[in-house]
Amino acid sequence: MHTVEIAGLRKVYGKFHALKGIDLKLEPGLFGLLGPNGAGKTTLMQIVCTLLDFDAGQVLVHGLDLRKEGHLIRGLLGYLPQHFNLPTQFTGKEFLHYAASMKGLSDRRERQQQVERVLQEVNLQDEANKRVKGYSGGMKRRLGIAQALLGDPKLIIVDEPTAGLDPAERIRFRNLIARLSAERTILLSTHIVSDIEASCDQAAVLLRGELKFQGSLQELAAKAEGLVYEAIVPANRYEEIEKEHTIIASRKEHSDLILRILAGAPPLQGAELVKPVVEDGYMSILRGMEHV
Ligand SMILES: Nc1ncnc2c1ncn2[C@@H]1O[C@H](COP(=O)(O)OP(=O)(O)OP(=O)(O)O)[C@@H](O)[C@H]1O
Repeated sequence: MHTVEIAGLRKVYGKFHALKGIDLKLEPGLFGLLGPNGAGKTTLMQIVCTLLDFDAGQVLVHGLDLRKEGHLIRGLLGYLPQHFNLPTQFTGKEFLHYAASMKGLSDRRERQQQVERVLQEVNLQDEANKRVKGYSGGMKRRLGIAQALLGDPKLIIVDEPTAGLDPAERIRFRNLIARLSAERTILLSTHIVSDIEASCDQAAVLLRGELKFQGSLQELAAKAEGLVYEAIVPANRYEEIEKEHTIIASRKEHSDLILRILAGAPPLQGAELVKPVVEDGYMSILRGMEHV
């Protein structure tokens, strides 16, 4: 059975169609939901978390119908929203006890065990008795994940969790998510391909309320097969080339630039076709140039 099955999901805000008929199936492991700002990722996640109503379609979580059995579904999932405000005067442990009570863990001993377990899972034991206001961005995110893990949910939903983290914290957070996804389904939204690249089993690309892709990362990369060129050009030509072509990446080499360009035909003299990576596939979809 799929952890989540979404069929024909539509959401309208006033006259604005935020989700235009989404079909999506999630299996255990890490599922990366990619999409630029405004694509509809948060809307989709809030619906699956039972926090937002929808206009048409069906959502099943562990076989339960979200419309009829939302109250049961709530007990099966953990959610880390994009903007997660922590009470900064609390210590990490106090906050988790509070969050556990809110989740209905009324038995003191059980609550204690759960809090200790999730602190260990996110590796915050040594900081547990410090006030949250002294935590780094990465520690706050890990505490956010810890509260999502309370009750041992088999589905965890995390919305843009690496925004604002420094590179070291970002890597640490990615490793944590990869480890946790070994035993559960994690749905993670991001607009940064590298957030999911190392450990993602399946991915989808959402663009302006439409699902443009669902499959493995290899399949995502293949969307740009035959469309990615590399060219070596003098650094001062960048702006002129950028006006005419989609530059995906550039790196400097002495006084030259090595440009990675998305194009249907050789964009410059001497440009060589190269094997696409996941980022290329994602970019080709955003630009509407992908293989169908
Ligand atoms: N309550 C609302 N009322 C009206 N429009 C909304 C509302 N919430 C979201 N939208 C619009 O719906 C679209 C999708 O928003 P959503 O937050 O789901 O996208 P997103 O992919 O999560 O983007 P971001 O990464 O910027 O959060 C956006 O154009 C947004 O402006």
